[in-house]
Amino acid sequence: MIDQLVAGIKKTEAPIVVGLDPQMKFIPDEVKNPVFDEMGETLEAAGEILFRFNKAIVDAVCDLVPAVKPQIAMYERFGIPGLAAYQRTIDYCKSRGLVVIGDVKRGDIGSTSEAYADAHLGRVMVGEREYKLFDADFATVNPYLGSDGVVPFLKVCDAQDKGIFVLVKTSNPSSGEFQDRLVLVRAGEFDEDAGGSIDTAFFTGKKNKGGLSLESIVLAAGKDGLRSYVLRPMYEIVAEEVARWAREPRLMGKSGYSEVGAVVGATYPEMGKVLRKIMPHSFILVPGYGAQGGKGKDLTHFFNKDGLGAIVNSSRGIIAAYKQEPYCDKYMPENFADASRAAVKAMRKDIREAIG
Ligand SMILES: O=C(O)c1cc(=O)[nH]c(=O)n1[C@@H]1O[C@H](COP(=O)(O)O)[C@@H](O)[C@H]1O
Repeated sequence: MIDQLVAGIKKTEAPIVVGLDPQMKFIPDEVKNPVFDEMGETLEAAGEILFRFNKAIVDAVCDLVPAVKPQIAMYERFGIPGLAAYQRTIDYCKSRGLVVIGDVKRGDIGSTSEAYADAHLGRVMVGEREYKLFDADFATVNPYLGSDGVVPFLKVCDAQDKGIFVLVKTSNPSSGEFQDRLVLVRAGEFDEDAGGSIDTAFFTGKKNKGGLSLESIVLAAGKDGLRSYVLRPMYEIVAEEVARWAREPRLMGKSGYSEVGAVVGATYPEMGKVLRKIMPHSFILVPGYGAQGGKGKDLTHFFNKDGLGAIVNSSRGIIAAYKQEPYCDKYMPENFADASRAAVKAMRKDIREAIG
């Protein structure tokens, strides 16, 4: 699937994914009222409204971009009719030739992750009958539970020709609370061919009030001495694990990119620069452009020299463009999809100017 994404980016010359995160407050009355008249103020109407809004945007931008990213939470909040709209959105986007990244951020113990992977990328059997439900091309995966929460997704990616984007450094303001925590690890240059160099030091000493005692750290460093250990942020350790999963030959595309990608926020460009190097074969999904403050100039280091390697998401900045500057003066609410098209074109120009 990664090769299909790369081909789409080359064809459109737009490393852009349009985030389909519909919220009722973004949806014009021109879309909502006819559905309410027909179906009443019901959850089913809400699902229908989300789908009609998405469809109009998809029809307006599908020749400009290679991919879309529906965020499941925006649908799930309307219960089963909302999830039906999520499924319809995926199916419709695929019918328009778009690659679909299901933003589901799943990850759990092994057996549960297996079920999530089946639901969002795989298939389920009911007796002899096979169903593909939320049949996205990629899913976002939360690695916090460790590798046994990710491996079931890798297996499904291999079997079904799908891909994942693993959260490495997220775009939100408090992402550093856990992700930037420093961890003592064995020092040494990261050597991709040798399978990485991370070897977390285990602390065996007692903790004092303020944290670990110096003696316990020295004990952990063992005979190598403290100098052979360095402090590294947690997100780099996750990135090195992503690089290891990505190197699996069965998951490597013909393009040289792996089915195993990473999520790194546009709001942390310096970290993006380091992470680009740690994960040479992973595509980076870069959210945080637009509504969260990320700009074209922040994106340069997320791309490889070949101009590939990253795909930038914007959700509110595109789907709600008609409500924002500079589009709100030019577009009436009923022309929201035209405003989204204009916003995609402006984003493409901004990114292309930044990455040359
Ligand atoms: O995995 C994601 O897509 C994601 C990761 C991250 O670090 N930050 C982030 O904003 N996202 C998602 O990207 C979208 C960003 O939306 P906008 O801020 O409206 O462009 C939302 O669907 C978020 O859930």
